Amino acid sequence: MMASRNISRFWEWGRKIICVGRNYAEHAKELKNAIPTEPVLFLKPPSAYVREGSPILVPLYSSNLHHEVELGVVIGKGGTAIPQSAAMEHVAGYALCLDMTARDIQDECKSKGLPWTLAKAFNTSCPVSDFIPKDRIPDPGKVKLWLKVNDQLRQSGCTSQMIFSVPYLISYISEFISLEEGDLILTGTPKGVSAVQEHDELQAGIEDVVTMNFKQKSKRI
Ligand SMILES: O=C([O-])CC(=O)C(=O)O
Ligand SMILES: [Mg+2]
Repeated sequence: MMASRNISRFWEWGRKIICVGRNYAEHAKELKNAIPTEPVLFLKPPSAYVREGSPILVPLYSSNLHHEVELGVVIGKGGTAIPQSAAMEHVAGYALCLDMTARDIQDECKSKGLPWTLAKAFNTSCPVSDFIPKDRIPDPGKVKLWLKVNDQLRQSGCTSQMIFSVPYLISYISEFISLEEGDLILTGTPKGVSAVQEHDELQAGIEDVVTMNFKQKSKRI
């Protein structure tokens, strides 16, 4: 008999990961992108998840792998065309996430007008923290995120800087892509993205809530 599913292990459910790009003006600027007037969306498959204790792998085809620390929103109740006013009823909780990005491949895809799949969706491109129950974060618009590489602070930001809020994103996404229980929304990264090398140690946190540690492994995908 199948064990009952537990939302606190949502990464095992095989549900989709919907990512929002360029949701912080300062990050859009650092990569010389225009400030979006609508959310920029892309997807990662569930095979992108990796948990603490397992390494983040470096794709063989990339020589410029970047970290992007992001707040993840775990969907607890599915829906289509969810109004903003009801959006928070669909949230089960949160997770701290990294949107690992092969920046050189993304740049190439951008210049050719091609999709970002191999830049964003490879195995281990979505390191994820323990599940954070909804009541641990009373306001997803006031979450302080940080990321260090080898003990040096690289990213520090607050979700108050997001262009599109969590309720807006849930409403916007669900108009076109129905949300299901166990889905994860990555809400975009603040400024400070930069390259990581093999053997680097990544530490990230949500102030007063969670921290997580990952290592880059020399074994390439
Ligand atoms: O690759 C990018 O810059 C888009 C993105 O994921 C983000 O802004 O978080
Ligand atoms: Mg991102």
